[in-house]
Amino acid sequence: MDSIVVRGNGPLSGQIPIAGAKNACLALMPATLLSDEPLTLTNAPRLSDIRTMTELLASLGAEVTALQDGKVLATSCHGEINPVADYDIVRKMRASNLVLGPLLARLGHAVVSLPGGCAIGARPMDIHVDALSALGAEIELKDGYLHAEAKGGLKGAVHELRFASVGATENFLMAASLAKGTSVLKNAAREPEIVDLAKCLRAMGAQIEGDGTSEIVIEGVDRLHGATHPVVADRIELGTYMLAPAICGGEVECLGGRIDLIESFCEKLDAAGVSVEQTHTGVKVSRKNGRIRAVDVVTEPFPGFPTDLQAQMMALLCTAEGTSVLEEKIFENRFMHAPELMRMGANIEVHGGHATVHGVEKLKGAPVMATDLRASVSLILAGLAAEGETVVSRVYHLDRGYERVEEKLKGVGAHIERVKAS
Ligand SMILES: CC(=O)N[C@H]1[C@@H](OP(=O)(O)OP(=O)(O)OC[C@H]2O[C@@H](n3ccc(=O)[nH]c3=O)[C@H](O)[C@@H]2O)O[C@H](CO)[C@@H](O)[C@@H]1O
Ligand SMILES: C=C(OP(=O)(O)O)C(=O)O
Repeated sequence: MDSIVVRGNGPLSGQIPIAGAKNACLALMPATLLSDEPLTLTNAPRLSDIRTMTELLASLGAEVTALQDGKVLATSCHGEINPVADYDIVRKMRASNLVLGPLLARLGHAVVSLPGGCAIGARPMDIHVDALSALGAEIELKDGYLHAEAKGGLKGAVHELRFASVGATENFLMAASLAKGTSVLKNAAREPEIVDLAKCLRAMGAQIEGDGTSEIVIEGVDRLHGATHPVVADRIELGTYMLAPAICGGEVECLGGRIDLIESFCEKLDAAGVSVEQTHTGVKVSRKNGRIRAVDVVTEPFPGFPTDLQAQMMALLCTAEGTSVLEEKIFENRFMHAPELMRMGANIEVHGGHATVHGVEKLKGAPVMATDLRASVSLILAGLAAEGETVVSRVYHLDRGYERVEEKLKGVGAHIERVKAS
């Protein structure tokens, strides 16, 4: 397994290009199952999760061809469709569950393996099941698989999610786009990735209004056609790289970044003593004079502070002046980076869903282990702030969500190398 070696850094300077959003692209790719015409996605990120979704869609009978070095995905699904999403692929990635809604809508039935729990929490599927059942599907769990059937096709319905789940909103949107009649989804998730999916579905001929708000109205249509859609910028990759100059000092511009995608995060950076500016080409970040100040953070659904930036924010706050409290409200087990950061000299106490971070003057490099995607990158950021060398092992998690991380950070002057497994 590869590892990443980081050495404590001085100020950074330069530009980092921000890729298309992993979490948008993983929802857009299954939309190809909704039409027999080609769907082309531009600005796609080059990540192992995208390759896993490609593998899953191929197993269902769709074709996904990576063009222009993987930045463009030409997808199509005009032949016979296999309704079974097998455990061997689904278990690799939670987002595999996003084929359930499209398969049901196109075929009227689907058999999709449960993704299983993952390191950050149990992540059940009950909200997805309730949402698709509201559209008339009968769904039963047998031998670890969800067996779903909509006799006579899906029918539009009014449904309220018990929690604004991102994935359940995406499955409902795709399924309701081909259902008969009107659907209204209340307490819908409002994340930018939902808005991006709705934009793409509209380009394919779907009738959707209200995406980006808590109530989405979908008028079902008989068929969807092909389209070309650019994947929205990755707000989590953006936030991650914005933290690099916040930690090391200097000034970095994240090209293609949009502040409006992460306003709550930018407010916390401002309070911590980091300047953030939207430019014509991206987002410019520099550290104001003096030490980073402690801030409290609560993770919440959009537009709140994103859970996917909590670990990286903790890395910044480890060396802040004062005590910060981070409350994780989305996933029950998302502080696994804390003990690893403590190996580097951080002073953190975790009690249930709260982590109290007492800022220390300096972190010290150490061997640490990546436990999940965002935890991995938080250890790299902490390594940039530490004295000496940090070796982050198990970085395959990182490759799920960050393309060319070493190259991008090296480009602004960071001391970082990948050591390939022999
Ligand atoms: C591929 C993708 O887009 N992943 C993102 C998506 O995950 P994902 O779509 O899985 O996240 P959800 O919004 O569904 O999950 C939020 C919370 O709801 C719970 N839940 C969810 C569904 C369900 O049926 N039952 C249930 O209890 C989950 O366990 C979790 O505690 O949104 C999360 C929250 O912003 C992000 O952290 C993930 O990076
Ligand atoms: C939790 C994440 O992804 P996934 O939902 O694919 O596990 C993430 O992107 O931080």
